[in-house]
Amino acid sequence: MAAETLSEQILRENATVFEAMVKHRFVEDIVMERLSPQVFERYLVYEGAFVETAISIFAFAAAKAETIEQKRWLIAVLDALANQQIAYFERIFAERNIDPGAYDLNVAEVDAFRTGMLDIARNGGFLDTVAAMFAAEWMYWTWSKRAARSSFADPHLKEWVEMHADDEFAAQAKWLKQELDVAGDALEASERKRLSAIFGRAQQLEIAFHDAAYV
Ligand SMILES: Cc1ncc(C[n+]2csc(CCO)c2C)c(N)n1
Repeated sequence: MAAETLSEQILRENATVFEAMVKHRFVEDIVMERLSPQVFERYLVYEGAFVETAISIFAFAAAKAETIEQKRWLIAVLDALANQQIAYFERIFAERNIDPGAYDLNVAEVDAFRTGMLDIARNGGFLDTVAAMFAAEWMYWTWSKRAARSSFADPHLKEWVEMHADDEFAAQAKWLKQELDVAGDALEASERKRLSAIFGRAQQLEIAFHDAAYV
């Protein structure tokens, strides 16, 4: 039995890159109430496209999951992505008069994030996807809890931050953490290191993705 859970090991080994992401300029601009609407809107378009990719990522995870409990959980995640998250983007784009088609999605960092995360899900095992999405979700929950204490002039930004500080989103991030910890106890040190490196790579891709909204 490992003295340290797998998620503890992952968060320890990747503390520097995790801190860099939760203190990214995009996050600090939200906390300091100075995120420009242009940056937020460009981010929303990139982000809306990523949520569609997330459906494919979690669909790979649902296919590769071994137990019916895991499959049931992931089907609920897929339902929330398709019917709540996508609906958020449709409504926000309409209310802000954003035409996502007018934006160039062919941005190197946005494409690297999409293909990098999708390749992990397509080519890797179930736990590879869990490690990558743990990186994405634990990070969002962490900074959103802090940012939710700020005040917001923009109701759509407030709603976006509150969605990721919410108990329902926290439960999703904690589920990924728990899956890593339960499976991690039986894994070789080399396999734990490999999963930790996937977390680190996902965090690097996230940093570049959030940089891209500033061009
Ligand atoms: C760039 C980016 N990274 C992470 C998240 C966090 N997140 C919120 S919902 C979801 C998919 C399934 O739950 C993920 C990963 C995000 N929104 N955008």
